[in-house]
Amino acid sequence: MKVAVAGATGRTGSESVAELRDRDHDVLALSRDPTGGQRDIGDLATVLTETDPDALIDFTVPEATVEHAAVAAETAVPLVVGTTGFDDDGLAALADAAREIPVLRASNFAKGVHALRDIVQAGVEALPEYDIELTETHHNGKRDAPSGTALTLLDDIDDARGTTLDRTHGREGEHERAPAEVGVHVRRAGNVRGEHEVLLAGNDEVVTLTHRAESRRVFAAGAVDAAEALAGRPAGEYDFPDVL
Ligand SMILES: NC(=O)C1=CN([C@@H]2O[C@H](COP(=O)(O)OP(=O)(O)OC[C@H]3O[C@@H](n4cnc5c(N)ncnc54)[C@H](O)[C@@H]3O)[C@@H](O)[C@H]2O)C=CC1
Ligand SMILES: O=C(O)C1=N[C@H](C(=O)O)C[C@H](O)C1
Repeated sequence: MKVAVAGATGRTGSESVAELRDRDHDVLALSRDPTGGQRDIGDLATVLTETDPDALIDFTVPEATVEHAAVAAETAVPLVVGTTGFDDDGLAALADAAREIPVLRASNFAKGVHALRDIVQAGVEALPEYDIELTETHHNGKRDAPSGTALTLLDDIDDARGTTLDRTHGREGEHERAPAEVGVHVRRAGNVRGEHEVLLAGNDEVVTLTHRAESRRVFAAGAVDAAEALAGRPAGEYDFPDVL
């Protein structure tokens, strides 16, 4: 396959380029500041029209991904979105693009996180009275908080509980814990690749469910899996489990 990568010089985009090359794909590395080996993403429509890639993988920033999605839709290039931190307008823009092309968006492309999602839902269903606290930890350069994965897990927890829990972001001062709340805690430190913990506590016991990424290559591998699976699919919105 020929696969373009937006954000090719970034932490995760660069790993995606490496993973694609390891799989002997033809890689089109796109960057705002090409330094040798990348093409300028500045005129993405021309680049995608000229090169006609089988897919575009995007690990950039929400405002850029939204622009890239519109261009991918215009040029009929399937889109894999790893970027997180979208607002409702951004998600709507991706949905618009998905009317024209297949768009696969996942807050986390690590296969272990999708196993964690299943395990968390089973734990929450099995322990309906237990208190739930979620903690995510990432590197000190991460822009968005809570992480996209944390928001995904919180939605999973709501689904498993059959209600929308009140999300308490951090705690300070006097704070009685309400029964229908979930604590959300964010840590930013060092070069932590990504760790998510869901704690379930009650009945004199604690259950802790944790995923820790040891390398960004795990995200890149999942994104490339997604690009390989997306080719040839009809237009629409896809999630990573759809292609696992
Ligand atoms: N879904 C998943 O599995 C994963 C998602 N992510 C998400 O991917 C995004 C990127 O994360 P990192 O790689 O750590 O970021 P980074 O800051 O290392 O890389 C971002 C890249 O985007 C480029 N960029 C920034 N603004 C741009 C613009 N306006 N137009 C074009 N390119 C632009 C930068 O030049 C850079 O190459 C974040 O939203 C992060 O949450 C990160 C890892 C895994
Ligand atoms: O910014 C990161 O690094 C990551 N972001 C994603 C998120 O926001 O959940 C996925 C992964 O945890 C790494």
